[in-house]
Amino acid sequence: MAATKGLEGIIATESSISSIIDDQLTYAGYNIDDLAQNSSFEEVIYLLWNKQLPTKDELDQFKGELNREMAIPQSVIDHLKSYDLKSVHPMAALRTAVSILGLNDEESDVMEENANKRKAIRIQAKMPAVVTAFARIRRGQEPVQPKEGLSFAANFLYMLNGEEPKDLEIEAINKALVLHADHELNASTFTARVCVATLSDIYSGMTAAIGALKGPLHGGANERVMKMLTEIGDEDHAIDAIKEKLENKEKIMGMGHRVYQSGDPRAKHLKEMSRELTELTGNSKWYNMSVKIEDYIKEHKGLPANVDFYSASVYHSLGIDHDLFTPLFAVSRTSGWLAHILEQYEDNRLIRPRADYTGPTGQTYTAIENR
Ligand SMILES: CC(=O)SCCNC(=O)CCNC(=O)[C@H](O)C(C)(C)COP(=O)(O)OP(=O)(O)OC[C@H]1O[C@@H](n2cnc3c(N)ncnc32)[C@H](O)[C@@H]1OP(=O)(O)O
Ligand SMILES: O=C([O-])CC(=O)C(=O)O
Repeated sequence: MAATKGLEGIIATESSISSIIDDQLTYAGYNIDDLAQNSSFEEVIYLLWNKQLPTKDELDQFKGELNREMAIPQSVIDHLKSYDLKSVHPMAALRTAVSILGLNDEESDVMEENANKRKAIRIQAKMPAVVTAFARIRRGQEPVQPKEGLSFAANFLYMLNGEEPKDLEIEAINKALVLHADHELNASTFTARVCVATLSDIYSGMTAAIGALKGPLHGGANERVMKMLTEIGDEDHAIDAIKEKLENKEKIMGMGHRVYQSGDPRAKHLKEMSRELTELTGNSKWYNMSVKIEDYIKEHKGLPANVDFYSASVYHSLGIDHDLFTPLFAVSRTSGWLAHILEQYEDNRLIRPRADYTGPTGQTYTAIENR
């Protein structure tokens, strides 16, 4: 049997969480454009986990449940303080911290459906506190406790900066969280499903997914986009720098996608946000440079910008450290990972494909002293 490299085009599961059809992304049937325009991230988490939008009462109750579970145990904070965070990537710290959360959860290995739903709320709620605790400890500051009454997006910024964010900042983070929440069978989600399909626990699925998202061909691309923009430095050098990269067969981060042909429907929202925020901070050059690169790659390589491309200048404009871009992606994508993990448990079968063996055959064993 012939292998399909990278499993391109292979249908590996059924799912009713999100779909990409004709370059349109929907969460449980709702178009991403409507959700980005109108919904809170909490509403989207509820949608992904329940396949229906909440009523006002259901949403209030759900927000309350998330709010109550946001603080992280002291053991995670002590752990983060115990090593030199300057030399640690926050995605590596997040991967380990989520594993420690599992050690603190007495239901960690309880595989019953309601226990799994309770763990999903605990994990989702605690992700911002882990990422922001890391960021603050690295800056020599104490972690800030979540504030009751603030939205998920506002709490992320509040715990990061220690002060209540402005409405525009909350709006931007909320929209980014909505846009990154789920994306069918992307690499990290598939990783999570493969892991829990062995009937391993949710925390194992989460740490596996975080590891997959960290890579530069996936979620790690957003940090690399900003690195590229910073290295290029100004608009006038953008095209020459991109030409040189292409000549050297380097990939342009934030460009291209396995599934989308005409374009990633999330990118236009982030592009508009990038335009607004860079203008507001007096640093339009990041937006202008990004547009030049996008246009050039589209014209010369036929590749569209993906979700990671404009999120870079959005997060930069919000003052977020560049290596926190992917952890912020993980905070959002946790909602999708958990939805897929719960869906996998509902109708599980071990995921075990085959490999097309290309190595030698019929070898004769030689004793070690004769080799
Ligand atoms: C949230 C997300 O995960 S979105 C994706 C984030 N990742 C990135 O932005 C990294 C840059 N992009 C890429 O590496 C790719 O486009 C991927 C990984 C997203 C998709 O990859 P695949 O579908 O496997 O395409 P593949 O890597 O095989 O590329 C196909 C061709 O397009 C080229 N290509 C694809 N993306 C790029 C790019 N960003 N820059 C330059 N060339 C590219 C490849 O070099 C290859 O050319 P070739 O056939 O001449 O060798
Ligand atoms: O679907 C993919 O391959 C990658 C992606 O855009 C995402 O995970 O959001």
